[in-house]
Amino acid sequence: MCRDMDSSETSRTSVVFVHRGTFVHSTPENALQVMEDALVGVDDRGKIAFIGEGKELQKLSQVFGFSSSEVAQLERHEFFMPGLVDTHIHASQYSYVGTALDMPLLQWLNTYTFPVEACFKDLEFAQKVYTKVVRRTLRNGTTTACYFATIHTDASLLLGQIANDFGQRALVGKVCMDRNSSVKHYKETCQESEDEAHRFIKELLNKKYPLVKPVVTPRFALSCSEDLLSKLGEIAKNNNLHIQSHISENTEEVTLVKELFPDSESYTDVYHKCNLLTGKTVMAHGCYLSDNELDLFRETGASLSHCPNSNFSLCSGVLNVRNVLDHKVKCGLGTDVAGGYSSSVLDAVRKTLDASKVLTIQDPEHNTLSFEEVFRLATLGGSQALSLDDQIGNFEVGKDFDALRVNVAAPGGPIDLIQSDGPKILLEKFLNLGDDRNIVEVFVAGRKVVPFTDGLGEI
Ligand SMILES: O=c1[nH]c(=O)c2nc[nH]c2[nH]1
Ligand SMILES: [Zn+2]
Repeated sequence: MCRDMDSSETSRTSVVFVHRGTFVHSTPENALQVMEDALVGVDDRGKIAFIGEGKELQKLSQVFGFSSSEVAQLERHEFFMPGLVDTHIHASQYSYVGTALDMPLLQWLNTYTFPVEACFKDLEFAQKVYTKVVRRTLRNGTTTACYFATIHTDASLLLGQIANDFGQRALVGKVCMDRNSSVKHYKETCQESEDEAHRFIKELLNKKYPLVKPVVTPRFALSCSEDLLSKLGEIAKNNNLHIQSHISENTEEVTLVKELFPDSESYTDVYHKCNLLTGKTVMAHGCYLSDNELDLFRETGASLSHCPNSNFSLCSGVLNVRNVLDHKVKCGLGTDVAGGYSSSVLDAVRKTLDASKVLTIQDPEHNTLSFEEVFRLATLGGSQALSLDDQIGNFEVGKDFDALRVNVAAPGGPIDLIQSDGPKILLEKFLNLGDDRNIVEVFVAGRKVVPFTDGLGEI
């Protein structure tokens, strides 16, 4: 069952490496597909050139022009899986990750977040924090990250440069906000925000980074005037850009949005009226969205980023992901650093399963998510949420090779294997127990980005 490119494609590209062993991934139809003794070839553009079976080695080596001695064989407890997609992470908040989780959202923003984000005017500080967050997330297996930066254009551009330098696929957002009554110096006027959003987009696109794109980023409805929201909707539309923001995270926020936008039917309608809900929109949280609002998400093609660590840590709420999926709304996972205290998507996988089980405890009729379904959310689901599923998310011929080489039995790692387990059990163990010690190599668009080669050493 060899799948490969048609002959016109193959004549233009050459295969630069081939891996043989177990590959696991998701498809829209199958939450978990295991391919044992698979052969996967990657071409010089970093794209998957073919996927075949070990027994097809001879034929594939002739068609694609490689010798069998060039095939890298995975070890017994190793497998390849698609790279993890973090659909919502605040790069700037990495400076205080793991702390300051003792208040609800709005107080948390005023007390901790805004004062820290204001420091990113200082490019040296920005360089330090952004280098650490890109390295750490790559080390954790995040091949694609959708970042919030801060309101500072130059520091946000620096984040784009750092992601490019380390080879991470990234959507980078310069935060836009013209309302902030608590930390008065951490906001822009509507005009400044619009002008700087334009400058950010233009300068980032001019860099022509192959894997880094700008994302239009109104912080959330409470931080933006209607005027600014509309301007940002227009900018996104005119430039066909991604959009990210927050929605319906906490009850106090939802009440205030109702008061501030009395002419809107719902929180979702606030964004919809300003053309901010499109097929390239990802909204974080959505814990309190009504079924009608979820319908509007589906109709517009907008997606949700589920951030369970943050939802638990700030006592915000519990998103019913099953209901989101039943409404056919695209959904991925987000760490939401630093409302979430972990920068690892593996943690988001575990907290997603916990959140689903909490809902089952409350209502035994609730259809609990399986680990296979959550694996799909962390990979293919994330790529769909970011509208990148034509390029990444699973192992399909023609997609970029974004992948993790996982060794479940890595020496010094956190997993003890007692009996000989099949690939499905190995994946389950990795998702529940594994960490970066099990992630032996990370590839983005065919380039090996972990282990690092920047001379700064491992982390
Ligand atoms: O979890 C969150 N983190 C933030 O920084 C933020 N801003 C608005 N709403 C938010 N929610
Ligand atoms: Zn957030």
